[in-house]
Amino acid sequence: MGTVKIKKFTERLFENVQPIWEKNHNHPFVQELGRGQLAEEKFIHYMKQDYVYLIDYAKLFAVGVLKAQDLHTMGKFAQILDETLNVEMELHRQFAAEFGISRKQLEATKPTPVNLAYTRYMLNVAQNGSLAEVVACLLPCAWDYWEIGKLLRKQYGNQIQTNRYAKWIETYDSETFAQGAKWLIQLMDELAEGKPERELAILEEHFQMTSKYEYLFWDMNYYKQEWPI
Ligand SMILES: Cc1ncc(CN)c(N)n1
Repeated sequence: MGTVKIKKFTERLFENVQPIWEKNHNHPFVQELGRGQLAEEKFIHYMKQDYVYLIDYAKLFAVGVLKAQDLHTMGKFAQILDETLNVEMELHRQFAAEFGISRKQLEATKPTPVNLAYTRYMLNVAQNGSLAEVVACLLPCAWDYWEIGKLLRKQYGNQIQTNRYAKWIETYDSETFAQGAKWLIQLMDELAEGKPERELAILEEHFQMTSKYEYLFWDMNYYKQEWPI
């Protein structure tokens, strides 16, 4: 008798989210960044918006520490929180310095409507939802950036030496970033185990929603959207 392989919850999430992630991967912001051809002012817009995005995103890992049920999970959330503040945001600080933008200016960036809607969505779930819901919300941010890092290295790795955004690709294709994403994927599966379909559907809704916000975030930066009034 053959054995039946039970699909992991994250395999289902990955399969169903492909139409959205493909749009993210093919977005002109991502593709032009990969080729090193993205206009400087678009990248600066992104870097400033992303910096304040990450300040709020990092707080989700603090909520993870709060809602975790064991010391190992608490420690891993604390580690990813530290990496976000001191590795990922350091990338932004280094790029900002190259473009003559101070740390203070970065921090003072006012979030656009899309940025605010994305972070408020996640912070609302962090306040009112379970740990599984928090992980479902924050996972596309970690996982799809890792996918994009790998993809851009594969597509444009042969011209990375001359790409002014090479450090961006190297950060999201790095072992540190991969380890964080892999741990969150594994945690998502552990937290989803044994849950009824009704609850899994809510988790998937969060995952799809924040994946769509990822698309809006690329688009918002490509077109340098701000508040219209
Ligand atoms: C909007 C967004 N999404 C994801 C990541 C990767 N942490 C990011 N820096 N910014």
